[in-house]
Amino acid sequence: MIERLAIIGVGLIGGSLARALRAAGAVGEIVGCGRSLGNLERALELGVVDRITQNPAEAVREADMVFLAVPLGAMRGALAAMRDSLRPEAIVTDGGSVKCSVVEDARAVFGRVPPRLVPGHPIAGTEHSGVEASFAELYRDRRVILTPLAETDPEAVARVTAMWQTCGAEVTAMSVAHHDEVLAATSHLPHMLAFGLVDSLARMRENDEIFRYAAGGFRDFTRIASSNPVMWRDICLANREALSAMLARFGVEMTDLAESIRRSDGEHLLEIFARAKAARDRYVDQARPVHEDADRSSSQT
Ligand SMILES: NC(=O)c1ccc[n+]([C@@H]2O[C@H](COP(=O)([O-])OP(=O)(O)OC[C@H]3O[C@@H](n4cnc5c(N)ncnc54)[C@H](O)[C@@H]3O)[C@@H](O)[C@H]2O)c1
Ligand SMILES: O=C(O)C(=O)C[C@]1(C(=O)O)C=C[C@@H](O)C=C1
Repeated sequence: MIERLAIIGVGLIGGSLARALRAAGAVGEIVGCGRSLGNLERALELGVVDRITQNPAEAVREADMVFLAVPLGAMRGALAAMRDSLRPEAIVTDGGSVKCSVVEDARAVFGRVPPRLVPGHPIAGTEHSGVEASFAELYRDRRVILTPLAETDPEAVARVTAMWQTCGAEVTAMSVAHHDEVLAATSHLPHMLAFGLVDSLARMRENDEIFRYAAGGFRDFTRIASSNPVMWRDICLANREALSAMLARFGVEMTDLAESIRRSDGEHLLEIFARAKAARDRYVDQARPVHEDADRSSSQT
């Protein structure tokens, strides 16, 4: 049970955590904090939070759990603003999509990574932002990755694990570097492909009308290009090294594909497509039903 939860950034991720914990009866008071007063007022109206403030220091003053869910570029400022108001026993955790930058931010602000700071990342989301987009089921049957350091207090890790399990998530742990490499491949690269594809097609003047003829394939592939540009700029900057390596590797694969098409190498194309289909079919088979439901509903919005 969390007595007082402070959520810094009451958007999709912060708002969904608040809703899920509330639905489970696992939290007392929830204090919402953020930059946009309009969004905070909406969070209050929706009953997602009990109290609002735009001042992180005030938000965390009495909190036993603090959840940071602002874009990665705002993490350091938020940590600095709350530093001197945190109760010694308060646990701080976050939902940022890249972990090395959050750890660096904590070191810069506190001089070390505080033992009661547990870096985390729910592998769940949608292309929508703001508290209006949040929902209590977002984390159900999804994974949450925690990336504790050697100095992280195991009791704090256990409490953050229990918090996410209460929301229906499966919690796993891995190193910061491994997390950032894996997510560069499975989340950040696909977003780059979707943003890059939509932008380049939109800028081809001769193709002005092509979106009119785009159907299911285009829609499925590009849903995530509707995601928040600020959040994705920050993810790219925070995971610059791992994502650059992944993009370079993918560029080689694309060149190979383009070359096979140019030289009419049907055999090689078939080999690539069959391998990809088998891998994707395996992935879909392993995905849980709730995962598929969430994909279906967000692709219909
Ligand atoms: N959207 C996803 O699919 C997803 C999934 C997992 C993790 N994340 C991570 O979670 C975090 C939040 O993402 P989101 O999708 O909830 O974004 P969001 O835009 O829905 O919410 C972010 C909130 O932070 C507030 N904010 C922005 N800058 C701020 C600042 N300087 N100080 C205080 N508040 C500020 C905004 O007003 C907004 O309410 C990001 O770090 C993101 O990388 C996102
Ligand atoms: O489903 C989506 O819309 C998402 O983009 C969610 C998604 C992803 O799967 O890549 C995006 C960023 C995260 O940090 C975690 C999850």
